[in-house]
Amino acid sequence: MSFFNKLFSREKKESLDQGLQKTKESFLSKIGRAIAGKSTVDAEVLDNLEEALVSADVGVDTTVRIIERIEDRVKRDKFLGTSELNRLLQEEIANILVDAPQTEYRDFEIPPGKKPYVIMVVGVNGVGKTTTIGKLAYNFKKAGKSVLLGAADTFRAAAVDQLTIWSERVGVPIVKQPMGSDPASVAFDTVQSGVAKGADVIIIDTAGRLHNKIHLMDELSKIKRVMNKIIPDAPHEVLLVLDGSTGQNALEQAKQFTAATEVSALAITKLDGTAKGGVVLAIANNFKIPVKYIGVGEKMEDLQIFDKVEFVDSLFSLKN
Ligand SMILES: Nc1nc2c(ncn2[C@@H]2O[C@H](COP(=O)(O)OP(=O)(O)OP(=O)(O)O)[C@@H](O)[C@H]2O)c(=O)[nH]1
Repeated sequence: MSFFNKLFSREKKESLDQGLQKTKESFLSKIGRAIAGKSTVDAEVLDNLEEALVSADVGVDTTVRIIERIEDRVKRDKFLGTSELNRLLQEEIANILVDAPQTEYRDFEIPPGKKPYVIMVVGVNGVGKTTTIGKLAYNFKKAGKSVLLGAADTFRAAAVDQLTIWSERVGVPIVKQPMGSDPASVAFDTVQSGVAKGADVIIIDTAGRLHNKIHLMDELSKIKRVMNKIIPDAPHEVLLVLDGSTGQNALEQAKQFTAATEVSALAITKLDGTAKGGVVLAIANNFKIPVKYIGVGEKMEDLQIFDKVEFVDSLFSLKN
């Protein structure tokens, strides 16, 4: 590993550790309370642990799977001290995440033969969609890629304005039309311009909201249809942005969106401001769609490619 790669991965770890601080403190203290005053893992400890995991937003399904695995270990090993429980829990969380899908393309690379790589971004109001697009643009640019943004969320003037601010902040061009224009027309213009410019990555903001399932499906399929006139397999990625600080609501939103439209990757934002980061485990464990990015702050540097091993490690490493 080169010096710069090492430096980068240390920075990434620090930022993840810091971003997950609230979740970690709450998660580990709940586990601590679950085993307080006990020397062995008995049925009561398991009950308390189950409660602790559910209340840390790990989700019922995921919690049940974790507890079952710990129960098996307790049966197998006969005696298990509570001091081993943290390590055991970390192992079992990591084990159930082994099957969770993970993206193939790491570190803001684009798959070969997919230039321009078209990302369509969907999500309800306020989840951090625009911020995530800005952060993505920053990271792709930093990785040496040329980026073009498309402001196809034309329903609110503020959405276009905010994306314009991000395009200026990051220093990447943007394609936009007046508010109320046809989103599909903006998407078409953006893809056309991206191809003409030889852009590596095109990121399209959509008003892909969930107020009306039919409307959402129609709008997104229209955008897709017009893009396909220029690039037959675009969009290469449909990224659903979820607000991690809403805990189980984020899980619910992911269920609804994935039922309504074809989503290929997930971004979970605002993990820094919340103790509900356990929801990442529930989402990673519940969907066939990979969690690709996590947001751990408001700045453009605060987006990370999700790595399940690093995430679980960080969750159990509390800073003094
Ligand atoms: N702390 C923190 N704040 C975030 C993160 N991502 C986004 N935000 C904040 O969340 C708020 C909403 O973000 P936007 O990007 O405007 O959300 P949006 O989904 O585009 O919302 P609309 O523009 O209303 O559609 C802003 O104040 C962002 O700074 C994150 O990872 N951490």
